[in-house]
Amino acid sequence: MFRILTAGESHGKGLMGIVEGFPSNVPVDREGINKDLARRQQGYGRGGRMKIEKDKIEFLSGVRGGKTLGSPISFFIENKDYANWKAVMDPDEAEESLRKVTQPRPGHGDLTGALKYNFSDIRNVLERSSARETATRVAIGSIAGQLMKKFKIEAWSHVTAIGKASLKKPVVDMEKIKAADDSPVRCTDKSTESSMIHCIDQAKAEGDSLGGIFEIHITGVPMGLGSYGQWDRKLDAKLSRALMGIQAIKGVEIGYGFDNAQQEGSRVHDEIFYDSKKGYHRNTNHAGGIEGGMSNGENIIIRCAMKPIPTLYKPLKTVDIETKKPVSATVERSDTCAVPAASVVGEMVALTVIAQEFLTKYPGDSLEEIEKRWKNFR
Ligand SMILES: Cc1cc2nc3c(=O)[nH]c(=O)nc-3n(C[C@H](O)[C@H](O)[C@H](O)COP(=O)(O)O)c2cc1C
Ligand SMILES: C=C(O[C@@H]1CC(C(=O)O)=C[C@@H](OP(=O)(O)O)[C@H]1O)C(=O)O
Repeated sequence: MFRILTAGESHGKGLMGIVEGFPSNVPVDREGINKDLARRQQGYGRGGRMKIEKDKIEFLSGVRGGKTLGSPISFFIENKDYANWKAVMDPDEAEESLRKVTQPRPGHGDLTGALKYNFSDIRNVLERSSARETATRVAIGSIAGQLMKKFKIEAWSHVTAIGKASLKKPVVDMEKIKAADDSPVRCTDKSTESSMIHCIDQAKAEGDSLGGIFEIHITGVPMGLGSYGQWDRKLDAKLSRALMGIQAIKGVEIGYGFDNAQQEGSRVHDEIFYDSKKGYHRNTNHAGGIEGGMSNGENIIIRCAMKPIPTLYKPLKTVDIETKKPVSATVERSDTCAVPAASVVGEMVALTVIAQEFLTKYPGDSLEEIEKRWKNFR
């Protein structure tokens, strides 16, 4: 099992991540990680910041000659925008009075964060509550994903709804889902894709913002990750906690969770079959690959709901924390919709949890030791 920590402010020098307890001798493909970082930066509806940043990972420790050492992996991702924010963000020299933020945005962490940590400048809150941090979690998930790929486990995602534009039918064809990378909104269906783009354009023109839903499919997960034995060892509980930890994610559904709740049991539960080639298997997957807090060998399917972006160019009413007078909320440069980006983050966060659980079931200090355990079990 490995632990992860992230650090960094949105307009500070950069972001950092630490992965502790990761096994040794795992080949690390730096360009593969950079590719995932670039995937997170794409998506129709993002604001100007993504034109400035070109996220790239720089390892500081724990990797040598392209392989992990088993020691803590630490890495840095530069914020190119720091060059424009140095006067405001320099750890030693920043002048707090410069561009002080006092008008909290409804929906962001601004007001509660400023009161909780006793700040007169909301910048001290928004810099860390910003989803810029998700770049580090993508890098970590990409490292975890490279290990999981050795055991044929992969995660893919696609966007099923943006605002009111949504797919009418569930998509289970993995080839279609994999191709979502080629869509500007990560949608598998061309007609829904154009409705989504239209909704984003409309919201942008009106100074408004949008949320939506994305779906993650994890393939190749062996039976038995997680446990029914204790509430906090359940795989669905661990996945939903981690996914809820992504900024603006307000709902996590395993399988067809909410839809299942409105059906009879006979239509919901996935019947069990056996044959010598496939072993135990199901012909349906309404449960989304998890029963009793354990992976059951089917694909894991998770859906996440993202709320609309809080920063609005047509700002909502708020109260200035200095004057206590009614004002319009601060408008920092902002995305109109970031559901496609969040869907890549979701993939990587889910892969991180799956890798942690995989290493709980097949532990080992080195890749070779894990492979031996895995083969013995098989
Ligand atoms: C990829 C991504 C990009 C985001 N971009 C913005 C943005 O440009 N402006 C904004 O106000 N919120 C943005 N958010 C959402 C805020 O970070 C989030 O709503 C805020 O931190 C409050 O936390 P909460 O929504 O989890 O309660 C983004 C979220 C994600 C996942
Ligand atoms: C920087 C990223 O997303 C940011 C997330 C974010 C927020 O409030 O969460 C606000 C915006 O920041 P800025 O005002 O600097 O443009 C987004 O661009 C990123 O995803 O890398």
